[in-house]
Formats: sequence, structure tokens, C-alpha cells
Amino acid sequence: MSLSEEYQKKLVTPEEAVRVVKSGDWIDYGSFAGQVVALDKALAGRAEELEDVKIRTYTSLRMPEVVKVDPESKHFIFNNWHFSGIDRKLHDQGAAWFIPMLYHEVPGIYRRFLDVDVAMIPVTPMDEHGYFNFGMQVSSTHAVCEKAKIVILEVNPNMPKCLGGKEESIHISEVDYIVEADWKMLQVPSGEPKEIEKKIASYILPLLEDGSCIQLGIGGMPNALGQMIAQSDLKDLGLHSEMFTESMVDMVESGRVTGARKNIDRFKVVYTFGFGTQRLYDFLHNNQQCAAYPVDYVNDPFIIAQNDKVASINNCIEIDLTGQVASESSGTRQISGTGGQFDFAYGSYHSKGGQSFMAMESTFKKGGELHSRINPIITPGGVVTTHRALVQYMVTEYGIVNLKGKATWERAEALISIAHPDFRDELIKEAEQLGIWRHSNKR
Ligand SMILES: CC(=O)SCCNC(=O)CCNC(=O)[C@H](O)C(C)(C)COP(=O)(O)OP(=O)(O)OC[C@H]1O[C@@H](n2cnc3c(N)ncnc32)[C@H](O)[C@@H]1OP(=O)(O)O
Ligand SMILES: CCCC(=O)O
Repeated sequence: MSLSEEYQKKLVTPEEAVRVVKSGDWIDYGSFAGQVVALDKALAGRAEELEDVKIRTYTSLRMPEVVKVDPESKHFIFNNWHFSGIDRKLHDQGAAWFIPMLYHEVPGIYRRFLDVDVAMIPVTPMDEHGYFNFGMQVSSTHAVCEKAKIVILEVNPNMPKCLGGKEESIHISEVDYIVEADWKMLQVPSGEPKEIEKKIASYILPLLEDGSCIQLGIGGMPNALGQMIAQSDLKDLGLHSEMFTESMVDMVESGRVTGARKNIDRFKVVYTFGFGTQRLYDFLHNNQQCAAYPVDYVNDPFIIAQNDKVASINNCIEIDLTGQVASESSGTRQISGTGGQFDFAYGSYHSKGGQSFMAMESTFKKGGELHSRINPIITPGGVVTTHRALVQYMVTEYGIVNLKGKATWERAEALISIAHPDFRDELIKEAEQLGIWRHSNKR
């Protein structure tokens, strides 16, 4: 049978494809900008016939139809490895559940521990060799397909073809059903960086060097830093970053990024997923300079550490006076997830000349009232994303401090020095009560 005959044999409508789903099944739905759309709609159409169908995904950028038709989770249980704004609101309403993880472990978790009854994965059209590309969602997608009893692909001509290092595609022989769709790629602009984000980024920029190998996390500040790097005179930077971000297009197009000083994947921009605007999708499509790898390669701390001068830059939500970093929850409210923060903090420490930066604005407003994000203890119920022993640089708009090797009283002093001035006196009192303040500390 030729490849095109095999394609036609496996081609069905979304409604026909979702007939394979049974009550109690575990379904994987793709992830990020590559969650299935046509199959989601068709599955939602079967809500009344199904019970206890469990869905896994990452970071929804569209409201899933299965949740829209079943907001009380009577038929579908929507589970998520990393929350977006949509997911956290669903979670607040009791319509989504969180799956804790370290991102680099996820492919292994699938291979070792998880059942996948049906994998539903958006892909590019088939190439002349019978391969479908996973687009910007290499992540844990191949591991999902390996474990799946049934693989259904949702072929979309708008999906960028992201050239890869490994596990970026699947062959038609490994696929059970194919459906066709033509939804447009979601546009997720980063927005203009705020002045405060530029200020925070301005403390990090001078610590980067020619040849630094950069990871940027999600959020406004890393985006501001990426734009500043693009306008700097840094040379021969490398990119080895979990997420390919909009500002990385600026960094590459400015000529700052050559990858020439990398020890592994020399000259390549390495990432595991990405989303942004059409500019980013056009940049990644068929781009020989970029290599998408699965996350158990990109985020493996021992792979990260093989490049020199790794600089890992991530956002957080709160820090306590001993240096415990909460980046994924505010008290008991799940905001996002651990993602790759731990992986890159650990990997960058083991890189020769590596540096890890955690950044946040020193305060946030709630109900019109200003609150400090530097607190004596993490808000009760809060999740520690990065262990205090792992944290190196902490940055706010008031400065940058290095916590590595510092005793608790030194940490309290350093962190209070970058807190909002309105909260410093109160924080000192709290530190005294906690027994982490010395009479010699600077007030
Ligand atoms: C893709 C990569 O990032 S690569 C690897 C790194 N991965 C990680 O670092 C994972 C953990 N980090 C993260 O998830 C993010 O960086 C965050 C959540 C810390 C910051 O992301 P941003 O997009 O800048 O967050 P943003 O300021 O929009 O806030 C997100 C939500 O948290 C809430 N929030 C933020 N800070 C606080 C706070 N101190 N207290 C209470 N709520 C807060 C906001 O209100 C918002 O909720 P809402 O949408 O319901 O209004
Ligand atoms: C799924 C991972 C996203 C992140 O690291 O923030």
C-alpha cells in the first residue's frame, strides 16, 4: 500500500474518530497552542453517552469544548500539567485538576506509570516519507503516542513544521486514525514590557556575557530582557530554552545568537515548545537554525549543564525570608505549575559559569491594597517551586542579591534590601521574631 493509500484508509471524520472513546478512558489532548480542536468538539458532542473520561493536557490557550458542555465534570475530568489563565479559572470553579510534576520527568512518567487509551494530537500534513510533525509541541508528545493504545492525528496545514533533534514527528505506520482540520494558530502576543519589568531586566543584563547560553521563562520580565539582549552588544549567545518565546525571534534576528560557543547542539537554537504570534510561527517553520527536542532532553539538568555559562531567567510569585521560592501558587490557589523552573535552576548551577535568576516585582495589588511578595513565610498553603538551597540570584525592581551559601540571617538581610521600602521595617520585626535576624544586620 502506498503512503497516500494508507492515509486515505485511516482518514475519518472527527465524529467517527471519537467513537473509539469509552467511558473511563484516559485521553491525551495535545498541548499549548496544539490542543486538538475538531476532536475536542466531536468528543464534547458525545458527553451524554460517556462517564468518567479523563483528559490530560498542558496549558490551555482555548476554552476546551468538553469543559464548556460539562462544567460540573459529570462526564469529563480535565487534568492539566501546567495551568494557563484559562485553566486556573477552571480550577477555581472546580472544573479542572492539576498534575504536579518536574517537567523534565514527564516523558518518563508516561513511559513508566501512565495509561493512555487514546492520544489525540494536532500535527502538520504528512511529508513525502510518511511523517507528521508535532509542530511546536515536542514536549512529551512522542512518549504519549508510544503509550497510547489508539493514536488519532488532527492534521492542520496551519501548524508550523518544527525541525527537530529527535521525537518531533510520528510515522503513519504508528497512527490509527487521521482527521483533517484547518483552525488558525492562536495568536498570543507578549505585550509591551512594563517599565518595572525593564528595571528588573536591567539588573540581569550586565551579568550576561559573550557566549552565555540563555533560557527565558514565561512572563513580561523575561520578554523585556530578551528585547534588551537583542539591542545589546553581546556576541555569540546560545539559546537552550524550554519555551521558545517571542523575544527570542528578536534575539536571533539581531544577530546576537549564533550558538557558536555551545558545547552541545552547536549553532542550534534548542527548545521543547513555543507559542506566540504568527511572526514566531513563521520563524520556527522549517527553520534549520532551530531544533525541537523532547523535554526529557531539553530540561534534563545534566544536558542543560553541558553548555557553559548557562543563564536561566524565570519569574516567581513570592519568596520567604529564608529564600524558598513559590512560583506556581498563591496560598492554596494553583496559578500555573512547576514547569521547568526547578530543572533550569538545578542545571544552570552545574554549568561551568552558570547562573540562575529568579525575578518578580516586589509587590502586587489585591483589592486596591499593596502587598509585599517578600514575606516572612510563604502564604499558608503555598507550594515551594524552587528549594531555597537551589536559589541563586533573586531580583526585584530594587536590586539583585545572591543567596547561594548565605546563612538565614544573611538571606533575610539580603532579601529585605530588595523589598519595597514600605514593608522593610515590618519584615525586619518579623525576621527578629523568626530568629533569623542578627543585631549586626543592616536595617
Ligand atoms: C515557559 C517557561 O516559563 S520556562 C520555565 C519556567 N517555568 C516556570 O518558571 C514556572 C513557574 N512560573 C510561572 O508560572 C510564571 O512565571 C508566573 C506565574 C510566576 C508569572 O507569570 P506571569 O505571566 O508574569 O504572571 P501574572 O503576573 O500574569 O500573574 C499570573 C496570575 O497569578 C496571580 N498572581 C501573581 N502574583 C501573585 C501574588 N503575589 N499573589 C497572588 N496572586 C498572584 C495574578 O493575579 C494572575 O492571576 P489571574 O490571571 O487570575 O489574575
Ligand atoms: C509546561 C511548562 C511550562 C513552564 O515551565 O512554565
